[in-house]
Amino acid sequence: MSQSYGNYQPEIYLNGLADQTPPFTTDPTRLAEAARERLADGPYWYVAGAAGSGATERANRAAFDRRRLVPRMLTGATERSLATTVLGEELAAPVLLAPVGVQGILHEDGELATARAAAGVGVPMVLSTASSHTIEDVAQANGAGQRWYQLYWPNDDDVTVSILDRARRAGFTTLVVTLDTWTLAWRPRDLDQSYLPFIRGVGCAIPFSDPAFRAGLAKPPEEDVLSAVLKWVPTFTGTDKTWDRLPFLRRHWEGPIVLKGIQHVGDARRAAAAGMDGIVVSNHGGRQVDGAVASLDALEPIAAAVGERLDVLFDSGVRTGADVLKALALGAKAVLYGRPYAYGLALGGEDGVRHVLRSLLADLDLTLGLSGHSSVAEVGPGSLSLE
Ligand SMILES: Cc1cc2nc3c(=O)[nH]c(=O)nc-3n(C[C@H](O)[C@H](O)[C@H](O)COP(=O)(O)O)c2cc1C
Ligand SMILES: O=C(O)C(=O)c1ccccc1
Repeated sequence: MSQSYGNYQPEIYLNGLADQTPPFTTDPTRLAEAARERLADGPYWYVAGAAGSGATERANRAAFDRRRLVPRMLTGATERSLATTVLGEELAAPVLLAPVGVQGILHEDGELATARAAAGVGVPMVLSTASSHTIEDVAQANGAGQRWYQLYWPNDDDVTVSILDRARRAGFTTLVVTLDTWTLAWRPRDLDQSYLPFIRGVGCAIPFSDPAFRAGLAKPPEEDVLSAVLKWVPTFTGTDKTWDRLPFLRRHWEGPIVLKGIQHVGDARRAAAAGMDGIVVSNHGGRQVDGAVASLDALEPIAAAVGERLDVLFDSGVRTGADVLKALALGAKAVLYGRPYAYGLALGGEDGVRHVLRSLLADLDLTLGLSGHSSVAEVGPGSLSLE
């Protein structure tokens, strides 16, 4: 699809988005502020918070700030395309919506709103296993849109197989297996408020609607939520997993498989050796290991080591079009967009997600062109070099 997202620009001026309710902003760095005014402390800090002191969350941003694009002139980049191919799938832009769990705490429509907005804009969504809505309902809301499924890999193989089968039947193409969150990290904001959304069953729609999971319960979740949650939560993130278990996923998933949460070159090589199709270089937005390397700093050596063998995706700290270009320049094929769209969801449901996503794509399109590039394929190490 060739579409100039920069065309959204006059619309932004004409509509005076600042006057609209809810209070949208086109400045991604101010979205958190706007959402802060809307949300109760629990949900707000669940999204905005990080692990420990927040050192890695800050490092993610600092790593973007240290790098600078070097624009080129008179290249004829007035006609542009953001289109790209990732894991054999055509994408309208090198952007996907990152898996974000428990969206029901941000807006009553939760993942359904996100699914509609993503399909409308033409960007794939990655649905979290910790969704507030079922796989089937999200697929329906997403319609003809592109959707990937993020697996928190349960300890129970029957449940895993059942969930994978549901995702396949519901039209999810790529499987994203998150490795960095086999338990939640030390997150002071949540701990201080005793805030853990799924403790009341929020974010458990997928297991609660799953026949294999329900078969193992003494009473259905509708009758005894707490027991169901206490059975699910300690095991759904895959506390029993090691590298030798990956062939199991290959046997039960026909499409591409991507490992999310890779930060070490050795692990990236291991993913390639295990026959994985892709990785997401990510530190989970600084929500897991406080003091972990900035995700953008990990990207360059990882992409250099394995970029020829598998598709390297990236997340953690992407906020602007320039950030997307920097990640592409350092070897990413596409990025996952996280917290900003969650704030958009909190501020305006489907409209909020659409606004945030279209703003990012418009910014990306304009910044790509003004940097002298007509397509994302042209973005590379040279985009950051003075010579
Ligand atoms: C509120 C919230 C919930 C998240 N839930 C999940 C999840 O269920 N599964 C997952 O793989 N990643 C999850 N993530 C991590 C994101 O997919 C992504 O790695 C991260 O948000 C990137 O950092 P950024 O938001 O600072 O750009 C979550 C992130 C946030 C902020
Ligand atoms: O909060 C998170 O970062 C996350 O990944 C998660 C984990 C379990 C349930 C919901 C979200």
